Amino acid sequence: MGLTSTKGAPVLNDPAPINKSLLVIHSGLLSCPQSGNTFTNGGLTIPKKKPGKLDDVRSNSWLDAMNASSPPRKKILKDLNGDFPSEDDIAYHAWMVKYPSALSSFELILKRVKNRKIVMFLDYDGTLSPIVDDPDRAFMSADMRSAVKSVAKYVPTAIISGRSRDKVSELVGLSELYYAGSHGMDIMFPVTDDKSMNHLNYSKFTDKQGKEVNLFQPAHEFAPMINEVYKAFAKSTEDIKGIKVENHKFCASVHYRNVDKNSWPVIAQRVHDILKDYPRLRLTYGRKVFEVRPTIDWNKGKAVEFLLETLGLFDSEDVLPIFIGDDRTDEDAFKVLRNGNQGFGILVSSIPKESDAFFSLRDTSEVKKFLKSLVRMKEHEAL
Ligand SMILES: O=P(O)(O)OC[C@H]1O[C@H](O[C@H]2O[C@H](CO)[C@@H](O)[C@H](O)[C@H]2O)[C@H](O)[C@@H](O)[C@@H]1O
Repeated sequence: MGLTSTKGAPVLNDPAPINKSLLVIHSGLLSCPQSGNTFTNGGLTIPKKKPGKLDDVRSNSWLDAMNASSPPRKKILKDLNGDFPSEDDIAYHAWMVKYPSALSSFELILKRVKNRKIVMFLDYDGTLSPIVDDPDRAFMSADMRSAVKSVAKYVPTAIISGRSRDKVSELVGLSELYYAGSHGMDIMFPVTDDKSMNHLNYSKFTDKQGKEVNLFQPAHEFAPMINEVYKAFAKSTEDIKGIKVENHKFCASVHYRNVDKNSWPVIAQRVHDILKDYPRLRLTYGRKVFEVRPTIDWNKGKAVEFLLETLGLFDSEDVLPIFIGDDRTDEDAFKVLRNGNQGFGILVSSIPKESDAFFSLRDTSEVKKFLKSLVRMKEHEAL
């Protein structure tokens, strides 16, 4: 794949040679159908007006999206005397008819598993660790770590996160898992003999345990651009109290969770003004965070397909992939599983929301219970 430069910004100018076995995955790398709310190339479009006016972001619903970008972290409330369910509770239970609890549907899930090989895909923030104010302090509990470790003893297990691969593998701290960072744009997987992996998007790497692994980085050309835009965000928002900007190597995040709401329009405007010079980057929303990434057709769903393919488990009736996640970016993975009719997604949410997942879990503690139930089932099978 060639790289040319326009005003210092790398631009992809021809497609990657296609690895036939991964055709499904690679063929669309240069176009970009989007999921979620997007500000470039579809969905919400960044206005072509001159920057600098708050009207830009207001007229474009940026602020509405910022307000709606994370469910409240409150528990569902019971009526004051505890006897009657609240309206929220009633709405949640009605929603669960469409997205049944993966815990109470465990017997049904077991029936679908039968003799099939489960492959477990897990998101990190909001799934393995609760959402907290400081992204640097989003730790998973020792008990959750031990549940994930036990699952990985029985079934191939991968973490697919929006964070950088290094950061999420450090937070999880289990060497027996597969890791994909930057929303699936940085995938570590076992070394194979496949010669078609001799391409710029692939590289070999020796991990901390001295084991040789492969990396697949479909957006590798974008790393300098992401670094540049990360620095621009950090500089332009340094006067805003509570802001946090992260560089995940192939994507960058601007967190406004801890910023006074009165400053949100300013953040939106500054992010908007910087991004107008980067037409090859797009913006999506996470939970109280703007996420900026390359306009390549790659997401968590593609990462799921890629990992299944490289593990030799793609498109097989004997395989049952399960993806557990809580955020908009996880919907790409839910969709892949739903459309491929191969496995299913489990949405972690304490409030009703539309999803391509099949089942639901209320919070991280229910995720842990579900993982433990799977382990018990596997232990039982092993007897
Ligand atoms: O794909 P994920 O593993 O779910 O990562 C998505 C983003 O997660 C982190 O931000 C979110 O969690 C933080 C810690 O709980 C919270 O403070 C923040 O408001 C959330 O947006 C991470 O910091 C982001 O970079 C990830 O993109």
